[in-house]
Amino acid sequence: MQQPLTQQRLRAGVPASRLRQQRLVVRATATADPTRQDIRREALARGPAAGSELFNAKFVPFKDYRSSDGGLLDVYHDMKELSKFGPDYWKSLFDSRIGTTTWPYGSGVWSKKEWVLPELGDADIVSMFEGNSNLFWAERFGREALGMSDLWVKQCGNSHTGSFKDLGMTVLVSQVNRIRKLKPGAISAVGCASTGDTSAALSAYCAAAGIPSIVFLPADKISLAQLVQPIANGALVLSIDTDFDGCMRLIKEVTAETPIYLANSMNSLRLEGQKTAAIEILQQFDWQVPDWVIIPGGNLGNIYAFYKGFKMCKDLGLVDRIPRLVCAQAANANPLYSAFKKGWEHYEPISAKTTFASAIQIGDPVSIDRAILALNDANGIVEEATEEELMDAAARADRTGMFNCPHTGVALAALTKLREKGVIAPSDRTVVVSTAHGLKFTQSKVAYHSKEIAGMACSYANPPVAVKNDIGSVMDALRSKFPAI
Ligand SMILES: Cc1ncc(COP(=O)(O)O)c(C=O)c1O
Ligand SMILES: N[C@@H](CCOP(=O)(O)O)C(=O)O
Repeated sequence: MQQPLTQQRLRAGVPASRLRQQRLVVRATATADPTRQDIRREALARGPAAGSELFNAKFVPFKDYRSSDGGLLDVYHDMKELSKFGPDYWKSLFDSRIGTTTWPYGSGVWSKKEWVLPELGDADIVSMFEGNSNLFWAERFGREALGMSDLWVKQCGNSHTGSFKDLGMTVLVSQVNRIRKLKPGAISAVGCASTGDTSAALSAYCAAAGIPSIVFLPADKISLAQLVQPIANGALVLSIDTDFDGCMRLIKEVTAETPIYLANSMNSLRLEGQKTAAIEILQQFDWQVPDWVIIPGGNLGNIYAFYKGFKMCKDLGLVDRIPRLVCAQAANANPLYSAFKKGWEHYEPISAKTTFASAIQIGDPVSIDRAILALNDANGIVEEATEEELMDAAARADRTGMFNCPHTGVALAALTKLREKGVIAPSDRTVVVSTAHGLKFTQSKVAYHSKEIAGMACSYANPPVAVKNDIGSVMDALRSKFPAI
């Protein structure tokens, strides 16, 4: 059914009872003295929860979307308190924590603790020192494939469970850890619906903290590497005969009725962690703002998280603008792209078709409203990629040393199209967000390089050459590739 955006049904959020559990409010008990400009000394003098009393964060209804049974929520930070410390203070504080092993600041997420979940005690944090992922200059791919001089890839998949989900899960599971200590019995387990990466992150962080986890997976729609992750980490794995959107509907129902806590990104705690990747990009560029950031989108929490991170840096004066955002969708799962093409006049959930970018095979994204807000405010655009475009883009970039997952392929294909259309200029500083490690998606790479995909030319396939066990055959094979040998 088509729904005008303005009259859109408010999406069911976390139930009111759960909201009370989640309430994060810690009132500022003292006013920081901005002249001292030393939050660490002040925090230390106040006790073990470093910095916690100085700042606070709380859940608020997401923008104007309210409903009596709880619409999407957002975490609101007390920007007035945070702004008492100037931009230089925050930059040097964050910079000083890079590479440390001091708990919990060795984490790229918790190195920004004051902007994430300030009042959480350090002892409650469940962290694998996630984040601080490499941002590398894709010099050869940019130059040869796109005629670009300033192309970068943020490797969010170089992480504990192989995707950016770790950034959000450390925050959510830490908060659950805290609630379970404060109110034993309030949360008996943590659950999610997943296309593979959220479930891997949830099960790992829960296992680290000794918290039971439950994952709802669409049967036969995730990669083997992803499936084995929650199994290995001891989660209760339900392989359900539906798609991701079906799993999402079921987990929402279950978590509304039971003391099982919802870990999907409609829970804003996740986005507080994920937004640190945006702050990290600015930090890695020495607080210079890139022109474009391209992010593959599925359930659409991450595009909003990036926007939030950039916006917070701008609002607190660390940078003077935010980059233009591109959300890249698979053409087989493109509800946001369709709404964008209609000038945001209508949004219609779809039944997503099978895509190699299986982690974004989502037809009814829970954060659709958040994504639209982010894109509007960031002068953003949405682009889509066909199966052939995304697989070719991933494979072509792999030829320059990367090892991309298909979702990163979607972002690279979107970039290619935007370059061809002249939207992104050759010298624009552009960051492609790589969301998962390619090693989680080897099945699709094997199919591509074996040229086994019906209707796809697999133009960059590089199949292995079978050679007999004799030197003549070996030399023939070498010379057919390198005639000069
Ligand atoms: C590898 C990968 N890339 C991109 C996404 C899209 O992120 P989001 O759902 O926040 O839009 C997901 C999950 O949905 C994912 O697992
Ligand atoms: N790709 C995701 C889909 C669920 O997204 P979430 O961010 O809302 O948890 C996954 O890996 O499960």
